[in-house]
Amino acid sequence: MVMTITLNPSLDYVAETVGKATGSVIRTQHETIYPGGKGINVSLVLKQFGIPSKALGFCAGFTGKELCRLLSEAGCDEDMIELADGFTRINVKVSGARETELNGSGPHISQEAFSALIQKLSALQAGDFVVLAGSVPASLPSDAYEQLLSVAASRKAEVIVDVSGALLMRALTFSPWLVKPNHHELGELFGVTIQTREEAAHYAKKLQENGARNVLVSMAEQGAVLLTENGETCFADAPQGTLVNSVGAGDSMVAGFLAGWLFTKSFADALQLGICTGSATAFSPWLAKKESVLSLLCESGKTDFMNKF
Ligand SMILES: Nc1ncnc2c1ncn2[C@@H]1O[C@H](COP(=O)(O)OP(=O)(O)OP(=O)(O)O)[C@@H](O)[C@H]1O
Ligand SMILES: O=P(O)(O)OC[C@@]1(O)O[C@H](CO)[C@@H](O)[C@@H]1O
Repeated sequence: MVMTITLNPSLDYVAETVGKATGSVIRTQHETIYPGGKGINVSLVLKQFGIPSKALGFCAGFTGKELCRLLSEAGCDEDMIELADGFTRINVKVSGARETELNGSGPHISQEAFSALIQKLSALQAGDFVVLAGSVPASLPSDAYEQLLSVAASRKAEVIVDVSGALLMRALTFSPWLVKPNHHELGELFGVTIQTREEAAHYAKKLQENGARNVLVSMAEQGAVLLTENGETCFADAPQGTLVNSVGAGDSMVAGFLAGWLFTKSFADALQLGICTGSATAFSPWLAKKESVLSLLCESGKTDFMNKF
């Protein structure tokens, strides 16, 4: 089983604009509402590969109802805890000359609701995968991720953590199966600016020394670096294309990496599928569709495992 946990899901209101406008009315050319939140995005992309997952988290109000409706429409299994008050946040993404994001703070989550989420993790079994991704709402205890990680570890589940800063460093003590910082986040952890893949590999090694089993550093159009628990360091180029939307590229990469691993049990294949899935999202209006990932895989020439999915 794959479980994804999104503590602060969203409806993503994505609007296309032209030009840059500050301090004035911005008129949009087009707008769409998508189910959002990092763990949810991972579930949606896994679904593209035919991999079922259960999306856990919290929802509230009319926006929460719409979120669950959209997930169900996408064929995505969810088990959201419905909160009595507030509403699921609406995150505004404005594309145009430059992407701008306005992420809401989200509803208040009570201790009771958080305990109910922890309770749901008891369904995990050894070898299951849990993806923990996205920000922690202010109403939750600061060690919320650690509490979830501790339950996942006690169930012997494999954990993927996609968070940044102190949350990431603290998560390392639970020996997560995979962490996926981007190179900016990795650099910030060590007070440096990372520009090359070699520098990324150097600092990724430090995350391994602190407990991470596998470290995937995404570097946008520069590709990615993977350090595996087998001691390998792999570099992968990103496919070339026109950037349309970078929101969710990292989540898509996580989903593609996990899908590749589940299909082949090969880190090299997982990396290749992860890269192509991240880039397919970057080149699409929103999250990648399977067909666009396959077409990038074909272009990369590394198609030997394509018949496995
Ligand atoms: N401009 C781009 N061209 C090609 N591929 C890209 C581009 N931007 C992102 N990607 C793909 O997506 C992957 C993840 O991108 P990135 O490093 O920006 O992750 P991220 O910062 O976690 O993303 P985000 O937070 O925007 O979802 C990259 O490794 C690459 O495969
Ligand atoms: O506010 P957070 O939890 O850090 O990020 C939330 C979010 O920006 O992440 C996803 C893209 O990665 C979007 O679907 C969503 O709106």
